[in-house]
Amino acid sequence: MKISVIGTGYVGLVTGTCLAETGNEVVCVDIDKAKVEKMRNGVVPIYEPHLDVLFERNIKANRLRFTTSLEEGLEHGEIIFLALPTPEDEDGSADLSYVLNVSEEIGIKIKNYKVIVDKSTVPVGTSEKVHSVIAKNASCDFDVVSNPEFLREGFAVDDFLKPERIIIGSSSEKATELMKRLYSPFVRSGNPIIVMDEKSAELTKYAANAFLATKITFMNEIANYCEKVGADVDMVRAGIGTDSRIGKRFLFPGIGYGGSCFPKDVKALQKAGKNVNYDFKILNSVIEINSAQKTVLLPKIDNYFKNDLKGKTIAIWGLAFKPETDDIREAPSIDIMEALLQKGTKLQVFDPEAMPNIKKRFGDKLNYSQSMYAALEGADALVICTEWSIFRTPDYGKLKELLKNPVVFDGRNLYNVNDMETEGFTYVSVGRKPVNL
Ligand SMILES: NC(=O)c1ccc[n+]([C@@H]2O[C@H](COP(=O)([O-])OP(=O)(O)OC[C@H]3O[C@@H](n4cnc5c(N)ncnc54)[C@H](O)[C@@H]3O)[C@@H](O)[C@H]2O)c1
Ligand SMILES: O=c1ccn([C@@H]2O[C@H](COP(=O)(O)OP(=O)(O)O[C@H]3O[C@H](CO)[C@@H](O)[C@H](O)[C@H]3O)[C@@H](O)[C@H]2O)c(=O)[nH]1
Repeated sequence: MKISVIGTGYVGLVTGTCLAETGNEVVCVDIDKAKVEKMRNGVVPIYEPHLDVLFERNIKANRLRFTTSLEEGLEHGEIIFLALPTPEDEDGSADLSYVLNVSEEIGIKIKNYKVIVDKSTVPVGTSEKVHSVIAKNASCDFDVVSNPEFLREGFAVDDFLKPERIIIGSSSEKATELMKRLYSPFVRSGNPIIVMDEKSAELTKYAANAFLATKITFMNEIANYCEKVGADVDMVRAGIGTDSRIGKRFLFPGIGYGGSCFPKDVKALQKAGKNVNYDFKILNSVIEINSAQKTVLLPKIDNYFKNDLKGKTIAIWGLAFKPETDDIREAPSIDIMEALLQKGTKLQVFDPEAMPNIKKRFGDKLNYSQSMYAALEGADALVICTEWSIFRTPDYGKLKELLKNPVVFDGRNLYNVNDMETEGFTYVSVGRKPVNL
């Protein structure tokens, strides 16, 4: 099939590449000229595992190309995906300007029947808005479909190629059939394509993200309570996770959820509720708790240094909002580093992929280290913000040799508490007993 994808960020580029992988001819459109130039030169502009292989293969096979011209995209695709940003607006709602502006242009420029598919995360009623914005100018027939995306950064290619479900929100039989045909190669193992009305599809996306953010937040509260009463959150997690009604996933406590989705989507659903006089009390709490959780290590660090952090050097491992991505949007590391800088500390930071993005934000306020061990040299303590695999089994001897003091504040509970105690580290994590303090 001929497909166009408007917006080539984490979602658009993965969508375009994976659809090309199943034999479709895909044109990706982006307004960012430098990005398009990069992609035309065979460079993947983001870090996403396995994407480079598929990207290269499909460009070589002439199934994947890039342009800045919306006209070219509209001419090419019978299905047009919108994978545009829907960032948080000043009042917490989803900013729909990218989606609606492009929709307006589509209305002016389409010449024959198209299925316009919204893959951006948007509030209930957006499909209707997109439809009426296009209809203002369109001189031909078209359908608008809601097709929310559930991929996770770091696993985006895998999630797209093997989705647990595909959601299609559509009231057009013709469009639904085209979408089913497009997605059939991805659900051969029997996972469902669930067809519903557009509004329910739009809400399914927010409900999924809000539920997962709530699940994490609940565990963070349990972790904080564990610290008060001397229980171990890892044990509690194992205990409840084995109940299949609860499930093992998304129960990991830590320094809060970040990323380009959970924070903005939870707020957008909260705001959407307010707009119809519905107060999402549970979401109010989730937002408040998560905001505090991001800096839950700070008082512990402050206490250890007896409220005298000025002039201390702290090593930071992990800057991305989660492992296997270079994305730093709403990363808890940012909150921690800003607070530590305010207290007059020097920061030596390391992340396998996210350093260029952090550099754009912090500039020369941080010392960027070439390796995880280089970050430790002469530091008074280590703070771990992201659970990259390479941090999981460090050389404890080297840690002790390079750090001024063997002190680790672990925001992701990477290490066994007893091992750290035996190794002689002062080790403080989340929801577990601190040792050698
Ligand atoms: N990142 C994720 O993991 C993820 C997962 C599921 C859903 N979503 C949702 O998908 C949407 C896109 O998210 P993302 O993370 O891919 O965003 P992104 O910011 O990574 O990428 C958006 C892209 O759109 C381009 N763009 C902006 N205006 C444009 C225009 N007028 N014409 C063409 N291109 C334009 C930008 O240059 C950028 O390349 C959002 O609604 C998001 O909530 C994201
Ligand atoms: O047990 C857990 C799981 C995750 N997190 C944190 O939660 C955030 C989000 O993690 P994750 O969901 O893995 O990453 P995203 O790439 O943001 O993916 C989420 O957001 C996407 C955008 O909407 C959705 O498509 C995905 O289904 C949804 O998982 C990160 O800060 C994680 O550190 C925890 O603290 N504990």
